[in-house]
Amino acid sequence: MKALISVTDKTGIADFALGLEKFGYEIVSTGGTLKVLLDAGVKAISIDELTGFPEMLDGRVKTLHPKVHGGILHIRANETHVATVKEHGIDPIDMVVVNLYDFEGTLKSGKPHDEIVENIDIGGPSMIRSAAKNYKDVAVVTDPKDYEEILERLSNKTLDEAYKRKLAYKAFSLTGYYDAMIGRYFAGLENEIFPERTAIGLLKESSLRYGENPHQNAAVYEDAMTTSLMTGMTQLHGKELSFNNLNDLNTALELASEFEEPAVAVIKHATPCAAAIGGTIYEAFVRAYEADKVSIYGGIVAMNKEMDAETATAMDEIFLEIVAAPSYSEQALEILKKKKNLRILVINFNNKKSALDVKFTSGKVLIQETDNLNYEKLETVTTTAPTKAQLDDLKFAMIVCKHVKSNAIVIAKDGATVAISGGQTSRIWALQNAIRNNPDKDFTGCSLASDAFFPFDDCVTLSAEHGIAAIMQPGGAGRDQDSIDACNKSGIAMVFTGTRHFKH
Ligand SMILES: NC(=O)c1ncn([C@@H]2O[C@H](COP(=O)(O)O)[C@@H](O)[C@H]2O)c1NC=O
Repeated sequence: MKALISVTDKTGIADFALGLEKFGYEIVSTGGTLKVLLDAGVKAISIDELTGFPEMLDGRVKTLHPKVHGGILHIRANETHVATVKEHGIDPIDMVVVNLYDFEGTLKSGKPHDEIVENIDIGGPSMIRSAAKNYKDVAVVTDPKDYEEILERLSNKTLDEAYKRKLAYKAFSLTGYYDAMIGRYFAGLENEIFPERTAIGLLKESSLRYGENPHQNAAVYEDAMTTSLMTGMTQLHGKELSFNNLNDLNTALELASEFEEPAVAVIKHATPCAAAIGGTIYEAFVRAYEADKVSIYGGIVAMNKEMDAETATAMDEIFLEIVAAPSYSEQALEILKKKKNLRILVINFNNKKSALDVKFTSGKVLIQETDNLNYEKLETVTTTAPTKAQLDDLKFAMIVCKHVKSNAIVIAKDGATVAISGGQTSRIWALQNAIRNNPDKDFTGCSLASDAFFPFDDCVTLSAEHGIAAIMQPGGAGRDQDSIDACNKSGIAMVFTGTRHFKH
C-alpha cells in the first residue's frame, strides 16, 4: 500500500506518517514534506523516484504525472484499468494526504501579486480531486485534525467506503473553497463585483445554539475574502453570541461606524431604536438612552469610541445583551464584567463596512453594493430653509433612517433620535407610530427624515400638527408639489436628497 504525502501545513505529519508505516504503508513524498518525514525517521521515498522526473519549474510541477494520477485514479474493480496501469508500470496509490499552499495567508499578509499567484496550488488540488473522485479506492486526507481518527480506523479496520466518501466531501469542499478565493481575487483585480459565475467560499466558524428561533438549526461562517466590521472582533466576556445577536450586531456596528464624532447606536431586532452623537461617549450614550428608555431593554449598544467608566456605570441598571466598542478602559471593563451574561465585544472600527450586501432568498441570491451614499444632493424645496442646526439634525436623522427597516421615519433633535418607527407597510403609519409610541415627547422644532418619498401630503400635515420644523426626504413622488405646498403653508423647511434608503 502506498500513501502520497505532500503538505504545506506540516502539523502532525511526521507522527501520522510513522503511524501509517506501522500499518504497512509505503510513503512517497514531495521536497519539503519529505525532508520533515526523513528527519523524523520515516522511511519515505521521493516523488522524483516514483515519477522518474525531477520536481521542476520552482515546484510548479512535482506531482502532475500519470504515475501519480494513474496510480490514484484507476478503478481497482475495473480489469482494464488495472491492466493499463500495470502495462505502464504505475503502482496504485491508496491514500493521498495533501493540504494546500497558503493562498489566503499570502494574500492577507499583503504580498505582491506575483507571490500571491505563486501560492496558487495546482498539483495539490489535482491530487485531492483525483483521490476524492476515486474515493471508493483511495482515502483522501486534507485536514490534519483527521489524522488521529484515520489511524484509529486503520487499527480497528473501519477505514471503509462510507468514511472515505466523507473524506471526499471534505476534499471537494476544500478545493471549492480554495478556488472560490482565487476566483474572487482575480475578479477583484478586474474590479468585477458581479461576475458571470461566482463562488463565495465560506469557512465555518462555529455551530450556533439555534437560529432565529430555537427550532431552527444554525451556524456562522466566515467570509475569508472580506474584511469588515466584525472581522477579528473579540469577545472579552459573557455568553456565546447567538444568531440574532450577530444579525443585530451587524446593524449596530454599521450605524455606529457612520459617524466621526462619538456616537452610540442602540439596536433591537436588527433595527435601531435609538441613536445619538455627543461631545463624549458618555454624553452620546445618555442621550441615546433618554431617546428610548423602553426598547433598550435586552438591546445591543454599539459605540465608535472607547467605553469609559462613566458610561459603563450609566449602563448598570439596564439589561443589555451586548456592548460593542473599539476599546474599554480598565475600570469600565471591571464594571461591565459584573454582569455575568453581558457579551462584551471589541470591534475594529478601522475596518470598513462590507462592500457587498448579500441576501439568500428561496432559490435566488441577491447581491448588491452596500448602501454607502447618504445623499446625492441637499436641495431646499420650500420657501423656508432649514437652520444650520436643523440641517445637521436632518442629516443625522437620515443616516439613522438608512439603517431602519422600511418604511422608516426618524425624528431627531440636537443630534439624538426622538422617535424612530420602521418596518411599516405604509409611510403614514410609520409617522403615526413614531408619534403614537412616544406620547410624552415634544416634537416642536424637531427634524424628520423619511427613507423614501412622501406619496401624499398626509405626512407633512401630521408633522405640522406636531410642530416638526424640518423634513428631509428623497423627493421624486408624482405629488411632491402637494407636500411642498403643505410645508410652505405650515412654515416647515423641506430638503430633497435624491437618494432613497429602502432597507428590507
Ligand atoms: N506542482 C505540483 O505538482 C504540486 N504537487 C504538490 N504540490 C503542493 O506542494 C505542497 C508541498 O510541498 P513540499 O512538500 O515541497 O513542502 C503541498 O501543499 C502540495 O499541495 C504542488 N505544488 C503546486 O502546485
